[in-house]
Amino acid sequence: MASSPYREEDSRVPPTIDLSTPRLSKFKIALCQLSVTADMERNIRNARMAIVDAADKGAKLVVLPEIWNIPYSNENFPVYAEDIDAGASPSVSMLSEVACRYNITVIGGSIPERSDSHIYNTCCVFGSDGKIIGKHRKIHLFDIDIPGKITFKESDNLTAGDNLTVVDTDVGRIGIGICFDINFPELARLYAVRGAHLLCYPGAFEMFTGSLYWEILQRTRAVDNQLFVATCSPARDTSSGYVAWGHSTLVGPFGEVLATTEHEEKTIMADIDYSFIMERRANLPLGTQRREDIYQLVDVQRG
Ligand SMILES: NC(=O)CCC(=O)C(=O)O
Repeated sequence: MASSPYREEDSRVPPTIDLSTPRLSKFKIALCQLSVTADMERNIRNARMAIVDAADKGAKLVVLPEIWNIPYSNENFPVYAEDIDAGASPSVSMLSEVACRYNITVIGGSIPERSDSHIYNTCCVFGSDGKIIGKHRKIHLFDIDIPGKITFKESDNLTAGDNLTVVDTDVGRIGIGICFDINFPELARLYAVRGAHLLCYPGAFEMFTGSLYWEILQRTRAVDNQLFVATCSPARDTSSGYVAWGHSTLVGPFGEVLATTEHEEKTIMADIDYSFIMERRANLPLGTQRREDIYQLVDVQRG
């Protein structure tokens, strides 16, 4: 009989998920694919209306896009960056108020954040009491140069964050990435190992890479880690300097697209049931089949 490649002392437990901790393990999610204009106050009002509408329709988790309060551009980041820690952000105040009033969890997309002499691309997570319970500064800045297609360098104006962000909310343990962060499977894997049920990526993928692999990346992150993945993009504005692909999507733990849309402004509502994670991991136990005797991923910040 061939000997098993697994040794008793190996600790290749699957990334465990705990269905008893979240207040809700079955709930409605809303992905608000918003139009973004040059008028920041209008964008804040519009986002609030979309969130209220989603909450009225039963959403317990609402996700906004990357850079939803101003058009995404290197010129705009320093002009409109808000100091979140000083409590001087109208965008954050609105999100906090609406999360509390409607008793919902909000993944607040991202906004340019000023902190000391730095500007970050930052996503705040709001608990149902309106408090900020997580803050993710985009870890991987989007620097791309495909001549004739797209050239963009976030690092001209933005500073990269240094921390992984996994947040325990009423609607589960959620790992946060922002757009380009989705290109890095290691980040998603570490979130899964830390017990995330859902990965949320506010994103504004551009047209060329968006058409090629925005959906592939979402489905791959979900399949690799056997969990839910949600993305939320701004609506497409072809008159803007940076044109977003759109196609906000919810993917299930077998890589199945559960809900998606095209590129217009729209809120996608869908159901999440975390028991599917357990079912899929029982069907196909990638966790115990993993060969950590020949490869391993190190969570540097945890040791
Ligand atoms: N805003 C972004 O990070 C865009 C990422 C993107 O388009 C990609 O190809 O990656």
